[in-house]
Amino acid sequence: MFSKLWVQKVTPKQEVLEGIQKVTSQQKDQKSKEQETKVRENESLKAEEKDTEFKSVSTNTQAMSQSPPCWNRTKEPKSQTTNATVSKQGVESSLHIEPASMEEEVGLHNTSSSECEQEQRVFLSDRADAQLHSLVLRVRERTSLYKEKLISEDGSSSDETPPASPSKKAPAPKDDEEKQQQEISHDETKTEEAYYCDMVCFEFKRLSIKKIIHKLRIPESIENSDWRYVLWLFLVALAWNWSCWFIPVRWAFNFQTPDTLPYWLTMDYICDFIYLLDMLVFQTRLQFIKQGDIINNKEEMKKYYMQSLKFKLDLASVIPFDLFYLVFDCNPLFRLNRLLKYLAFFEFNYRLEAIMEKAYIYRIVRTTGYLLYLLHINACIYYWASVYEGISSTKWVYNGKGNRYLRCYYWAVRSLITIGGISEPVTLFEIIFQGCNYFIGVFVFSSLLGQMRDIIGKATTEFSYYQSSIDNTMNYMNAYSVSKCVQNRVRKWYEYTWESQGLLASSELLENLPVKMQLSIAIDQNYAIVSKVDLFKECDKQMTYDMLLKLKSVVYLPGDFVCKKGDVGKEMYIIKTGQVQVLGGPDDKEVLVTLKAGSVFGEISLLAGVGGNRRTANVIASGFTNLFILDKKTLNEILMNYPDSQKVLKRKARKLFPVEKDKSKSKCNPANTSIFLIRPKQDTPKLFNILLLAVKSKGLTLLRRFLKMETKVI
Ligand SMILES: Nc1nc2c(ncn2[C@@H]2O[C@@H]3COP(=O)(O)O[C@H]3[C@H]2O)c(=O)[nH]1
Repeated sequence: MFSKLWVQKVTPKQEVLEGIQKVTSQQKDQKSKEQETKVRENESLKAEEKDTEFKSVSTNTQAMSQSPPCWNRTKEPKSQTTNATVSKQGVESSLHIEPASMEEEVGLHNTSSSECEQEQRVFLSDRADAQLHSLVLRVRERTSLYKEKLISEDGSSSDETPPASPSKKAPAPKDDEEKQQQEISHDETKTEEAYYCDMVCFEFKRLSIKKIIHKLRIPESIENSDWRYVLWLFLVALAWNWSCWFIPVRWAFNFQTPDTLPYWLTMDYICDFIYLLDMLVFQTRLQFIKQGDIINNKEEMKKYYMQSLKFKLDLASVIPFDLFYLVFDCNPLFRLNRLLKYLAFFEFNYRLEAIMEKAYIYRIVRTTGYLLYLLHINACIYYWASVYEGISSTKWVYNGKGNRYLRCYYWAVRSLITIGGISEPVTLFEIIFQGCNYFIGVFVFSSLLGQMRDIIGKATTEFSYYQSSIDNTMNYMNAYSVSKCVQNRVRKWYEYTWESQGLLASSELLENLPVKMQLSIAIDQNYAIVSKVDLFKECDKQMTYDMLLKLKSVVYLPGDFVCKKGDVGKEMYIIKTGQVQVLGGPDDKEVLVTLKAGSVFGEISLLAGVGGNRRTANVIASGFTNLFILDKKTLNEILMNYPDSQKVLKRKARKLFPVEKDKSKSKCNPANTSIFLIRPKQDTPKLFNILLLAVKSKGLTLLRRFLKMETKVI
């Protein structure tokens, strides 16, 4: 819109400028125009009239103000044609007629007496100047007025250069998105060109479908699990449910009266519109998987949908059989084909449950919905049967009292759930009807109820497992008379683990997953903690990933010993939550350091080889502490594949070990202390040396004989 108006803005400016130059030259040449004063006045008046038709003039005011005032009779060049034809005509006419009259004035000049001539010349020149000035002022006023209007309409205005057409200006698109945007902007221009109104500064915009889609930010290809798609499916499912619930009720109870028909039809056609949108916009953009690849190509997605059963059902569901309303009665059953879009409803359920945290709640709601719907349909059929037999004709049929729908629904509840208390069927029709009802009640209804029980049962499986685990453990401890103190600790462990994790054996659940998936989960859950550990910072990233897969999560209670000084180190630990205290000093009770989440400990006995793989300090959990455990065997297996990382870890473990701190204090037996990085080599026992010599000289036979002798002695 703006670009178009801008072109208009330029056109009159150029014309006026050209005109100004030409008329200026004419003014210089004028010698005998004094007699035309009256004619000029008349023409000026005409010009003013024409000027009122001057609708979309926008001009460069600066240029105008700098140019000498003059008239223009130059015709507008064809190349400057714009869409605003009428406004341009206005410009042309105003600019043509006035100069034409001017020329007439000039051309009809006759000589007279020199004095009179000079006076008239001066007079004419002044008058022409005054008129030109007034015209320039008016044009300037209008320009500023239109500028303001443009700014208020578009929110922005450019006074610099008129924008080129988007197709020329825009660079070649690099990807689909750019291409789409370019197409849309091109379409916008086209649309705006088409609907540009003759009235200056007024424009009727009609949004194209592409523009609407662009504004709604519907992507070119939609992922099935995208929440926006699930939201859309919700709308489609609502539309489907509308047909599901209301077609039978409108048909059986004849709720669709001429008075209410417009409301029913409005809702019906809103639902139809949703169906159509789903087919045209959403389903054709749905990604799919072909030979393991996710296909998001526009054409292929469309083709895939068109070839699917879904498309055929969707197409059948939108056939407008309700056009028969025009021929027959307004029977809602003509819209029964709308139910063929049932796949959308089931897809919605599936997608929603996939993204819901507590899907079982929705499952219960859905199953309850099925039960209610079954009752609803039964109520409708019962009413229809009653009308068929004649209301109140027998004891079994509806007696016509109270609210029709509610009474029939209540009857359906009693009949299907086999509560009993309903009148016995009399006629054959009634017996068949009631027989079917019992059958449905027993099989369908009871299976739905069973399904509900399963859903609730599954939802509480973990809690049941937790409860049975704790009960069994307590029973065991009671049976073996485990002390109350220990029992309490065990119970506390169960409770804390359940509260903090909501699961007892989370690692077991993941075992069935492929390694890749396990790794993804492990990275997501634990990489943030492990990556912060200084010890692993220079290590191979792949090694860290391997390690993540092998970590086991264990909960320690307050005061629990995680490591005991002198024990053989079999595991190293990373603190996930909580904190531990490293104890040392003469009586091993002094807190050397408190380690918090993200710290690692227990690595010295594993990596530095200090103290014969023995723990160099006591470590206790100072509160409830969740630790990742990595055992020595697994660590060695991992490190075998990463020799560089192994060197790094060993170097770091030695550095971390506080050699200096303890060195001064103890100069005793290296096995009992924690100060030596590399344990001093002990002398080979004498007996062993003799044996070795014997083996070397006489071979294995001698050794065997010696061993036999030893055994006999023993
Ligand atoms: N000996 C000692 N161990 C410490 C200290 N700070 C943290 N620790 C950790 O405590 C752990 C005890 O078991 P390890 O010897 O295997 O590894 C030890 C270290 O990881 C300290 O100051 N002295």
